[in-house]
Amino acid sequence: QTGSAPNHPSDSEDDEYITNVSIGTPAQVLPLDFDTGSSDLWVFSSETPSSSARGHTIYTPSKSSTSKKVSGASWSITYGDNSSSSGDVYTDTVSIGGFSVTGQAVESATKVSSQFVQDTSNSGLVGLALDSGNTVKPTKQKTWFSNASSHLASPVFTADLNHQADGSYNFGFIDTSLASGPITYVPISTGNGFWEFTSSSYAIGGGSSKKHSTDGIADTGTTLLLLDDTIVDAYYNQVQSAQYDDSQEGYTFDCSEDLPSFSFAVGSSTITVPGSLINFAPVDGNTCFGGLQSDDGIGISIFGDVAIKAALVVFDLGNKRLGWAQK
Ligand SMILES: CC(C)C[C@H](NC(=O)C[C@H](O)[C@H](CC1CCCCC1)NC(=O)CC[C@H](O)[C@H](Cc1ccccc1)NC(=O)OC(C)(C)C)C(=O)O
Repeated sequence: QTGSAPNHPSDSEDDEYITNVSIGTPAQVLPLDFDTGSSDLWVFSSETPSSSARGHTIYTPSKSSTSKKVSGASWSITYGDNSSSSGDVYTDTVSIGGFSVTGQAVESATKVSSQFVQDTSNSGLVGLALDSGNTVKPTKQKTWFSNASSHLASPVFTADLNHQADGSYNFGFIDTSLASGPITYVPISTGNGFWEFTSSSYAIGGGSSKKHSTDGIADTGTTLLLLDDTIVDAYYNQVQSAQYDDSQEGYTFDCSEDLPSFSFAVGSSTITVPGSLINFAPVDGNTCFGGLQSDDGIGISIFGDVAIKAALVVFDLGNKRLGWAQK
């Protein structure tokens, strides 16, 4: 069995990618943000204060004949951008791209931070990182993909995200026609609960490859490509109008400047992010904000949507490896 669901950018900046998910019986369809950087499936619900839920689609467990409350269970999560949410837990049938998982933990939000209230493009998240990152207490719950994997044709899913266009999340199969180049696989380290891998070098534009070991995660829930300062400074050194803008907390440049591409090693191959994807968004007038920014020494680098948009990414749980193919 397999599943295939379309995704689309949440806004004109590709800030997030949204996929419709069916929960309960009869199906309640919610637009959710698939996040390979976290491990909780949580939704706005009938238990979310109505002032917070305004503009969001909600899940109402009492309207689903297959919902069951997980007694005594709770969850609470804080993300890298300091947004947060918390609540209690149900199980219900969750279908994505035509594939159904019964008894999936659906975490119902009784509290959401202001970022979530304001971001009406999503009604919650589908965490697709490793099960160890799940925040439910006293008993951790499994991700949708973890529950699905033993029933899928193959324990893999792929992310195909595109700039201002539809893409797909495919489960149980790899559609190699989505890529222009071969898939190169690298092993993941599972200790932190992420799809974490090491990239051994990078190159800027047509320049020579520079040795630099990057320990990073493939994260569909992070908008930008966040790397070590040395790499980021070297990149914007090649952008004549670039400057670090304290108010924007990142590098900005003249929107009309042609940006060099950025390549990173995946095993013995490289993935090249075109300069056009690094020209992320206008901030004011003719100044634009870069899609490559510093990982602020958070101790790990993040290959977010700006990098994933350049590739077909294979999340292979069976073999504990990540695959990257140029698009
Ligand atoms: C709890 C842990 C187990 C896992 C947890 N994981 C993460 O924090 C990474 C994870 O991918 C989270 C998932 C996101 C949380 C906020 C909502 C959207 C999903 N990523 C994050 O926390 C990173 C935040 C994203 O990059 C935001 C997303 C966004 C976009 C538009 C509007 C609002 C929010 N983009 C964003 O800020 O884009 C700009 C810079 C262009 C404005 C952690 O590491 O702490």
